[in-house]
Amino acid sequence: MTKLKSKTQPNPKTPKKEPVPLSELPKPTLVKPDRSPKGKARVIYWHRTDLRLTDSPALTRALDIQDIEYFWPIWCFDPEYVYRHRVGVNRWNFLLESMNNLSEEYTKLNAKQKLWVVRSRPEFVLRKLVKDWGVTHICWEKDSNAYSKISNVRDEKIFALAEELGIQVIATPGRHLFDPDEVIKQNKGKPTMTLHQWQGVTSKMGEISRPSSTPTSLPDPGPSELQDNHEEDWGKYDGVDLNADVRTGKDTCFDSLAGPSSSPFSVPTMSQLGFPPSTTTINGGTIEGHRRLDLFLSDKEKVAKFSKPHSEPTSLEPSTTLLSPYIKFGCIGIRELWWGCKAVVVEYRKKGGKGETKEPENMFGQLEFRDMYACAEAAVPHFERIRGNSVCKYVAWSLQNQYDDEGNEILPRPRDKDEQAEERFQAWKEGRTGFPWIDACMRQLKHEGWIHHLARHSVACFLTRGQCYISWERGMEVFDEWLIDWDPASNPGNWMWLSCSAFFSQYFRVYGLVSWPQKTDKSGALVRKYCPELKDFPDKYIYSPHLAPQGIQEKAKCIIGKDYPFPILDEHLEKEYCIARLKDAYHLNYHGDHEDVLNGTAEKKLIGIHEENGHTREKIVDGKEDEKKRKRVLDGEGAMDKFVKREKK
Ligand SMILES: Cc1cc2nc3c(=O)[nH]c(=O)nc-3n(C[C@H](O)[C@H](O)[C@H](O)COP(=O)(O)OP(=O)(O)OC[C@H]3O[C@@H](n4cnc5c(N)ncnc54)[C@H](O)[C@@H]3O)c2cc1C
Repeated sequence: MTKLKSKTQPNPKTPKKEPVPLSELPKPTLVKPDRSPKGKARVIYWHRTDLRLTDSPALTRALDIQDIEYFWPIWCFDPEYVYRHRVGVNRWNFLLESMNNLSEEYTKLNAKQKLWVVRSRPEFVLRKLVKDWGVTHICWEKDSNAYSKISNVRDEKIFALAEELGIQVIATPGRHLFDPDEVIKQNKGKPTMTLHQWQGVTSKMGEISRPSSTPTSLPDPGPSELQDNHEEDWGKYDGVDLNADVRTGKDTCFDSLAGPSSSPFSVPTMSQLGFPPSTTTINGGTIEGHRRLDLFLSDKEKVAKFSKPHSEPTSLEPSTTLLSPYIKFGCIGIRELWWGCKAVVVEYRKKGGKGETKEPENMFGQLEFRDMYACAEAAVPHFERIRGNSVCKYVAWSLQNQYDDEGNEILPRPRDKDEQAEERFQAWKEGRTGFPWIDACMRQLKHEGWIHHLARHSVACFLTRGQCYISWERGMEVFDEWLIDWDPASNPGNWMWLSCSAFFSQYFRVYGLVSWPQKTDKSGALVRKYCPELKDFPDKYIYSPHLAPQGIQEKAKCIIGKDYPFPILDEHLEKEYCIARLKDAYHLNYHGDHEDVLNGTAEKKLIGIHEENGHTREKIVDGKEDEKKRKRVLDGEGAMDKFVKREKK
């Protein structure tokens, strides 16, 4: 079984069939752009992370090309993405549903149209389509950083190939409020590390564009035959399969370039990809995305008074918009949401509405945060890891990525020598930490592919600086696999925020594992849903069942330590220990690009400082009076089954 790997670093130890360098590919018979008998344009529009027709500046621009003879909206089902990016079933399902929905939307505009799915790498597909269909133009929504991270295909590669093939490329930004490349340029090449900074730079860049118009008609597609449809090299992939343990069936998706002859160019199914059905209740698609958007915008007061910190992570129905999966896959346009909210707020004000919220907690602030992370990610090499990352503070976390002498990440990741940390990490991932709030959030995440922002805060804080002191790289990878809305900038960015590695530095502020969820729900509805073994506990113990007297456990038919785990650690003691070490790390103030981090000596140095300052587990526990507790923590047993406070019956 293959374990989780870095997305950007190929596994140096695993032989992998590298894509053939462009220079070594057989030269196709070049087709001149004016191959069309009438000198007209034959355009392919390459959908990637923009599965919509609305508010798409890139699609609008593509359709504005003069004298279009044929137009094919295409999707390259890229085996690099299917095999070399770790993705759970819920995200696969959402993607396929969104592709099917987009295809239907195209057919509504022109009965001959659909989303033409070609099952191969973009480089191969482009060559093939130029040769067989006489394509003269390729257009797409520009998002080079994010896209290259998920597929390993860099936009520059396609630009170079297009030049070689003599066709025209039109890449148009549209995924963010402002083009991250432009923002970085205005910010003198630097990343935006605070919202204030992002706002300062973009305030000089004019107004956010209005949503572009939705096409009302579409040119016909041209001929769609592909020669050598079964040519072996087109789609096959024989490297490591990072989704091996998600895939339960045989993958037949890449048997041919255009898919099964019964439904050529169709969207693959979950079973064609060898995946089992999804578990989520969140459905993909631009129609569903717009339904949710309209629903949100129809509640004027909710829009005007939206306040992220006051939303409820504990509620069974999402208390925020749940638009993130639709934004991630581009099922709705970001300007539709922005300007939709603006219009609502203006109307609310006009009608004398009160209590309007301000940035950053209102909806505009949320969308600006997303752009801020995108503008940081695009400017910072190795944003998704610690080593080499210039904005990430160095902390001697457990379970950090490991690198060989040449600086390549060692994959598959060897089991860490720190057994306790490994066990804590597995317990966190599997939702069996013995802290019901954390376990419910992690189980919801795996089942639904989405959890509330503040639930993400809770589990990320617990795993990293709050209690476990495990590298944010590990947590980020789990989110990467399970989140439907996974985003290559927002995910690492928020993990750095929560672990106080970048963007946020108040490491002494830690979420309580019992007190925090109690603020918004004393009855523990989310725990009762996702940890059903605890459902009959009284409210008083729902977030701390290990404190319940034996009689109550028996009545709830759940004996702690047998039917549900004891807490894996002492919340307050570990918090103290974490804060002490973070203080040292902040004092040392190394970042991921410091030479000691690069040459591997930083960890030893920082651990030496912890020892000098008495910031070791032994010393922290020494200060505690409870001898029994002291012994158990030092023995590294973690679980608090023997020393937890037990109330009398
Ligand atoms: C550890 C961690 C990892 C995260 N990983 C991701 C990720 O991979 N992809 C992702 O889209 N969001 C991520 N977030 C941010 C945030 O939790 C989600 O965007 C939000 O919960 C999505 O739910 P919503 O659509 O109901 O949000 P709403 O509150 O309704 O906000 C609307 C939109 O604003 C954007 N947004 C809001 N907050 C943030 C934020 N902090 N950072 C970036 N964008 C934001 C999202 O696009 C969101 O859909 C992460 C947060 C944490 C703490």
